[in-house]
Amino acid sequence: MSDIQFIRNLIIETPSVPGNFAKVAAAIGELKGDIGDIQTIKVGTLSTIRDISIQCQSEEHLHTIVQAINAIGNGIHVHAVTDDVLQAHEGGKIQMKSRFEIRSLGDLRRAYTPGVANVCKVIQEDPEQAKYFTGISNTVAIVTDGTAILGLGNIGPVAGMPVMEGKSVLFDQFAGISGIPILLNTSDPDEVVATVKHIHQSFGGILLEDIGSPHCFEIEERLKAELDIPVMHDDQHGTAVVTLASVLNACKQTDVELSQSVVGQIGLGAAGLAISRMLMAYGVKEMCGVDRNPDAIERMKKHGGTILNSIEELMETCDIVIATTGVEGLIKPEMVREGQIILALSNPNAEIKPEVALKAGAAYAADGRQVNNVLGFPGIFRGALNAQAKEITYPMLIGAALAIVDSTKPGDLVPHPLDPNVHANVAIAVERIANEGK
Ligand SMILES: NC(=O)c1ccc[n+]([C@@H]2O[C@H](COP(=O)([O-])OP(=O)(O)OC[C@H]3O[C@@H](n4cnc5c(N)ncnc54)[C@H](O)[C@@H]3O)[C@@H](O)[C@H]2O)c1
Ligand SMILES: O=C(O)C[C@H](O)C(=O)O
Ligand SMILES: [Mg+2]
Repeated sequence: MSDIQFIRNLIIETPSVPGNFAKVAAAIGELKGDIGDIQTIKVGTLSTIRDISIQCQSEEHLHTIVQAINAIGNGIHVHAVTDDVLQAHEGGKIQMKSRFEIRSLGDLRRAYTPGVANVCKVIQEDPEQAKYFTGISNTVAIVTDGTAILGLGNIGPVAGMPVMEGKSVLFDQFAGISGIPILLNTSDPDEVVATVKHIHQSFGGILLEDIGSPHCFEIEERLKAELDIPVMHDDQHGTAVVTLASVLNACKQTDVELSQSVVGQIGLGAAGLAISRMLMAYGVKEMCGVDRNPDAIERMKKHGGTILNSIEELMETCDIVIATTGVEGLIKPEMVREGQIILALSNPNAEIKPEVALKAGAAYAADGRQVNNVLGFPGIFRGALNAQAKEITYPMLIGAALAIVDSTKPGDLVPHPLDPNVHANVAIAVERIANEGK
């Protein structure tokens, strides 16, 4: 049995009589299958065929749902189970496309040789011109060594490629940036730094993604110091930005004063330490943490956080709890304190499901699907590239978080990632702060 929630599509035939689809939906709902998109493939005189996407918890769960639908009878029948997500990945999600169409010999001479030689000479004489006559300044490398792919762990860079392609899709659609995945078969900081330094001239910025701790800290620090283009480890700072925004919004809605609250962070790896640091920088006075790794604990202490003895103690002590351990179900419902704000951010499965946390008494609860760094990194890089910033600074990150807060509709915890305003607002804020800092 897989413990990862997964999506499957059911191709279902029902007699073309009103009410039959309702029976199918009820059967799925009773078994707690989560219906997504519904597409009608064929409406015939006798029968209708629909393609229904459902999210299930396991193979067994899916099998039970299929059996329940087939048991309705009356000609209702599941024809096939398909994996729409896998199909969507056939051939990969991204490709390099030309922005210039070659329709004539003249076009060929403009785009390529002999015309291109003059552009090369222009750049040779003044390297700054590369910003205008190449795509470099709009291209970001998405660099991973595959050691902390989502919460799946060290599955290697190639297995992590679907995530990197996903980040590239988001860069393109939310910020108009070309994101190029770079898969590294080394995690050694010296080798990673040297490799990225050798290739960095192809890019306007470097997004480090799903690089595990502790090596992610040294890699990011060194690259930031040695390169004069923006470098950001998404799992640290992208996550911290979105978490700060979510915490501010949750506090607003529950009348909790952040500066007076005790905040607890479970898991002090890449995401958890950066979240703790950002909340302390924002004014949280009591920032507590737990981790099973003694080195992670030392790092938290070094940055001014308080270490608690156990998850139980943290859950008892803290008004606001954030978790980034990668461990599904780590927070048990009985640990939840009445009125707590709980952000369990591990993907693909949270430390506690929001509905379980709410039922156990939490005032506010969300998971990593909602509170996700997709709300941050596209706009952060758009703003940094627009400003031709040489680095991404803390004030730029805090500005991004406040822009997310300002873009949130009343009653929501964070904006919807498909709301184009949020990415534009983050970009504007980051660009403005970058320009002010020059
Ligand atoms: N929602 C988002 O936008 C977002 C962004 C980044 C990371 N994440 C999620 O956060 C999780 C961690 O990512 P990361 O990059 O920080 O990984 P990481 O490996 O750097 O950090 C995980 C930390 O959790 C600790 N930990 C693991 N099990 C624990 C336990 N039982 N008790 C206490 N501590 C424990 C580890 O010792 C480690 O320090 C992943 O599941 C990832 O999907 C979510
Ligand atoms: O990729 C995501 O969905 C968020 C984040 O970067 C993660 O590693 O979980
Ligand atoms: Mg990540």
